[in-house]
Amino acid sequence: MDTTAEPEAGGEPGTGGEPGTGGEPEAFIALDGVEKVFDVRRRKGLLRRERHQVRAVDSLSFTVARGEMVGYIGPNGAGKSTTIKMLTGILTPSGGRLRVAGIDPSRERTRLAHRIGVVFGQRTTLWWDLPLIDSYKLMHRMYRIPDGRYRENLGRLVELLDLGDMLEVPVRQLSLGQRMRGDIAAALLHDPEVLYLDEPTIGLDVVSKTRVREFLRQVNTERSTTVLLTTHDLQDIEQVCSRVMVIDHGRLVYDGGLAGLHEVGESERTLVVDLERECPPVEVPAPARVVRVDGPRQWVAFPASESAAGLVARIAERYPLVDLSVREPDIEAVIAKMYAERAGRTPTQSS
Ligand SMILES: Nc1ncnc2c1ncn2[C@@H]1O[C@H](COP(=O)(O)OP(=O)(O)OP(=O)(O)O)[C@@H](O)[C@H]1O
Repeated sequence: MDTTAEPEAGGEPGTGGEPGTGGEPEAFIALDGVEKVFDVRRRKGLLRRERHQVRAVDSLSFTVARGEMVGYIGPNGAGKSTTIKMLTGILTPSGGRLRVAGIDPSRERTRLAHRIGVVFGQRTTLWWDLPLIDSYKLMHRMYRIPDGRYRENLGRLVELLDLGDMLEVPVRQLSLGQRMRGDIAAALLHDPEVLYLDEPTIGLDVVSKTRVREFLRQVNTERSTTVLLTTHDLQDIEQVCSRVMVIDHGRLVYDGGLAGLHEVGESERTLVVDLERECPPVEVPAPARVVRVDGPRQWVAFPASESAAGLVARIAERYPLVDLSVREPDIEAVIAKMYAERAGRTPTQSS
């Protein structure tokens, strides 16, 4: 796979943002040639161990303006978590320059902690055996949130995330969706300026996913919170982010709008139609086409950058339509097509 490719010129990368006080840079998050190399020891035979290096992040440069909502996606092992860990100060870059709100995260991790919120979908930051409210009380003290602000923020988050009935329940008894809402509230109690979310909708049902996405949009509108969202669910990006960055093998390979990503990857969505009875393949205008027929159900692939509305109207007009749904492409498929497309355009380029 070609890892030497430059980022696609998609939408405008975030370079603006309001200059803050105290000499803050214009870009709220700024990475310049950031690298992270891990030294790994591998067992070779019974006694011998071999050292080798894993370049998890490689010459990564981007900026995010205050108030932007950016999707950060890529295949497994691409370097997303490593980037987030460097942005929070958990990991120190091996090279390059990284700043969040003008702060070097690994040098001033505690100072930065007051300005950022982090949600890991697969792990909780809440105290497992304590009622939810006790975790919030502990965070109130840990972050030294002024009493008035704590009460105001807690009241607002309880209302917006509908946490009222859960506050006295031990965290281990909460459902995944409830726990996730509890975690998101915990990350926002201290009014962070930036929120890092790592797979915040993983394992949630459709209703809970919608609720989380709506909430994120609302927080961004009300507080201009900058959001960096890592996910494998393209709908998270579609419904929350105006910009998406794709990372692969530690390098930025795309930075722009989601529609542009679909165009670059030539990805397709699938319209699944249920007809009243078995019919011959429905006639649809190219490039849409029927890719599968199973009794009265048919699958119609169409470019992800186009709306399904015209296609639906056409099928409904001519066929006995009973039900329909639209399936999104997954991120791995979009990225795989993006590479295939890139390889096709530049056949002489080698990695
Ligand atoms: N502590 C570590 N020591 C050694 N190698 C590591 C370490 N952390 C990550 N890596 C390696 O760095 C690369 C990037 O990992 P990272 O977890 O950042 O990927 P990711 O994009 O978050 O993947 P996923 O979607 O699977 O979570 C992988 O090859 C991984 O094995």
